[in-house]
Amino acid sequence: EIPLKYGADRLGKRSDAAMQKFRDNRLGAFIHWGLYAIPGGEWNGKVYNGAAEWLKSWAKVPSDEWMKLMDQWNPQNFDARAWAKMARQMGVKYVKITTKHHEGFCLWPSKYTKYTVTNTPYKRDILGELVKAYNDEGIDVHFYFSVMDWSHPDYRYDIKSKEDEEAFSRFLEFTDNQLKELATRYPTVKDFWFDGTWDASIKKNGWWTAHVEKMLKDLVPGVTINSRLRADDYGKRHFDSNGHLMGDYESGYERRLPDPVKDLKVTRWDWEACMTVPENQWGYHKDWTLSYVKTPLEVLERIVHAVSMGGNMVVNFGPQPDGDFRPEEKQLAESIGRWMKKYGECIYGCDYSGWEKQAWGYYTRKGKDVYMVVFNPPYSKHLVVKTPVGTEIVKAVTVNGGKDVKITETARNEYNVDMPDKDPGEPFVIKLETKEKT
Ligand SMILES: C#C[C@@H]1N[C@@H](C)[C@@H](O)[C@H]1O
Repeated sequence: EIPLKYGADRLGKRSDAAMQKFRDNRLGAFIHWGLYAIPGGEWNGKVYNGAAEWLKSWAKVPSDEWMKLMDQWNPQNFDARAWAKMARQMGVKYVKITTKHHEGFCLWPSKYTKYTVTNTPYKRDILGELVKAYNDEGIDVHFYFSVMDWSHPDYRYDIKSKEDEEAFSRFLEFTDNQLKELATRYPTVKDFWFDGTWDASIKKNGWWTAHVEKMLKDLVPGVTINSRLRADDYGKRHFDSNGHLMGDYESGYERRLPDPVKDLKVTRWDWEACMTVPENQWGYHKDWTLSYVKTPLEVLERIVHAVSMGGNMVVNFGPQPDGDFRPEEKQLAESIGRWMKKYGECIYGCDYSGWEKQAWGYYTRKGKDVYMVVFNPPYSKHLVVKTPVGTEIVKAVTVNGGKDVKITETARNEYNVDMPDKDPGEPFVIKLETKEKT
C-alpha cells in the first residue's frame, strides 16, 4: 500500500452505537433553504432551468449584489415545529439542514461573517429553532456545510501563488471557526455532510480535510462525517489512494443509485444517497414544470432501492421564501408517511439481504427476517424467490395484515410465494422468516 498521512483512518464499517443509529435511521430528509429561495430560479426577468440554489452562478450575479437578498429575508410563515411535525409524519428519522450553502449565507448567527440571519429583517436563529424542533420530535439533525463559499474574499478555486496560499490559509481558519461554532452551539448535531469540496484548492489541502474530521469528532463524540469532505495526501477524494473509504460513509450517490446487480460492492461499506424530486432542484424553484417531477411512488422506490443495498436515502425539500413548503412537497411527505406507517418495518433498521435480486422488487433484511418489497407484481401471480444455499424459508406473512402467505418449493432453494388474494393497490411487503438448514 502507498504510505499516507491523510488517508482513511479506519478500515471497514464503524461498529459503534452512533453509527448503528445512523444506519438504522435509513430514511432522511434534506432541507435546502437559503437566499436562493427568494428569486426561486428567476433573475432580472429571466427564468433559469438550472438548479435554483446555483442561480447566482447561472445569472453571473456578483456576490455583493447577491447578498443584498438578505434585506428581503423575512420568512413570516416559518414554523420550526410545523416543519418537524411534517418530518415526523413522513417517517423520516433524520433531517439534513443546509447551515450554509455555496452562497455563504448562514442560517445561524455566526460571529465570523456578516452574512447571517442576524443581519436580516428576520433576525432569529433559524438553525437553532430547527435543531430544537426536530430533536423534540425525536428526529436527529445533520448539518450540511458547503466549504466552497462564494461570498468570502479569501476563497480560492486553486492555489497558484503565494497570495493564493495566504488567502486560502485565512479561509481555512475562518471555516474551522464556523465549524467549531456549529459543533459547540448545537451539540446534539449527529452528522456533518460536507459539500463544495471538489476544487483543486481543497484537493491540495487533504491535510485540512483530515484535520476537520478529527476536530469535529473530538468536539462531538460519535458524530458521523461524510466521505465528500475528504481528500488524501494526493488529492484523491472519497476513497484514498489505497482504495479505502475516508469518512464514515460514502456520499457520492447524489441523484443516482448503485445498480442492484453490478454495484454490489457498495454493500461492503456504509453509504447514503440523496435525491431531488424534480430532475435537479435542491433549492426552491418557482417553476417545477421545467423538468420531470417524480411521483411519490418513484420516490418510494428509490428509498427502498437504497435500503435494499445497505444504504440510506435522503429526500430533498426546498422550502419557499416565506418559510412554508410548496403543496407538492407536503403531499409527498404525507404519501410517503402513509406507506411508512404500514410497511416501515422493512426500512428502519434493515440492511442488504444478500439474496439475488428478483424482477418483482427488492429484498431488505433484519436479522433472520427477509422482507420482500413488491413493486412489480407478475402476471404469474407467483413471486419467485431464490435463497442462498443452506437457507430455507420457514414462514411468509404479509406486513400490515399479518396474513399467512402460501409458499411452494419449486426446486432446490427456489420457491413460489403467492401474491395476496386482494391486490393492495400499492407496493406491498411480505416478511419471510428463515432458518439455516441443519
Ligand atoms: C452541485 C451541487 C450541490 N450538491 C447538492 C447536494 C446540492 O446542494 C447542490 O447545490
